[in-house]
Amino acid sequence: MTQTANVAHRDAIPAIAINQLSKTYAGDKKTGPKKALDNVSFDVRRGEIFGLLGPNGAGKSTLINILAGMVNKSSGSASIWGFDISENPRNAKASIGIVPQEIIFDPFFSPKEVLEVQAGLYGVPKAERRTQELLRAVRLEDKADAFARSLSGGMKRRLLVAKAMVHAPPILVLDEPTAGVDIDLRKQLWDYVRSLHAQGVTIVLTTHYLEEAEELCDRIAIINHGKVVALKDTADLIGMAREKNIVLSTASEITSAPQHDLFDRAELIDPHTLEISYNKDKTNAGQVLSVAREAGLEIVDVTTREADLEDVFLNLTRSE
Ligand SMILES: Nc1ncnc2c1ncn2[C@@H]1O[C@H](COP(=O)(O)OP(=O)(O)OP(=O)(O)O)[C@@H](O)[C@H]1O
Repeated sequence: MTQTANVAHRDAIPAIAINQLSKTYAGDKKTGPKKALDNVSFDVRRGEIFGLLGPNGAGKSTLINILAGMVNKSSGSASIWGFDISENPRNAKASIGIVPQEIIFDPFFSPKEVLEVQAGLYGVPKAERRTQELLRAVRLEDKADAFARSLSGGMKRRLLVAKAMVHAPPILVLDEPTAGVDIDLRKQLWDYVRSLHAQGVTIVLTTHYLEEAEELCDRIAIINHGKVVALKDTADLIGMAREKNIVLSTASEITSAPQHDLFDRAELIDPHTLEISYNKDKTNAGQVLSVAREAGLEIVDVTTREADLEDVFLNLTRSE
């Protein structure tokens, strides 16, 4: 086989392949068993930024902890960079870096020591360690020798990202990395994640910041009650929001909001401004405007609001 064919073959293998994965926690006498993942299947492609979204308790952490080798699956399979997590756990683990939700450091270790110890755990030879480079990348160079307990919350988060990258894995998973991180630090963190992505690292992130997922991710899976309820390109997923809104400005005062079967809702924002919500599967903006004109409104301006991920998310998870 030629080298090119080899590369093509390797590229065809997804970064992460999850196949009919289920997890039931035994629970205790009071709560009984809890099904946290129910037959979940999807692939994460190499080189993409993949978002995993879901409400609290949906099963996101369970999924990540199974990939990290910290929770045992009940059934199904998963492979990381082509390595099955059960059959080849060492290689699977070496292919992934996980930034956990919880910040736990030995308070008396310095950032430099944290990275050196982690590199040791992963068997990275001294000559290949990138401690200084990683500290620079997460802007902790000047804190290299400080006690970890003296770092701010944002600095600790960045140190966690550096720690996940000591063995230079091709996949980085971030479990709600920006919870409690202020806007500036969040931006710095994402800049670093973007630069890793530009270097070819596959990124998986879970987040509650929907607009962040919308901005960063190529594809998004929505998980609810242990099931994947949607998996689409970000733009397509946003298109799934059924509800659309039109805001009309009128020349004369509106006394009451007109009602019509085609409208989900019509509300007066002020005497000259009316907001109409409609289901885009049922009607379109043109029809809505015609109905408004027939009701006697003298429309002088129209604005529409594109659905954001929050709308999609609410629509998909509300009824469950
Ligand atoms: N060790 C455990 N024993 C019993 N039930 C558990 C255990 N860990 C998680 N669960 C339950 O499994 C379900 C999924 O939890 P999980 O932490 O995976 O959700 P999540 O989507 O990550 O939520 P969050 O956003 O709050 O982290 C929840 O109902 C949770 O209570």
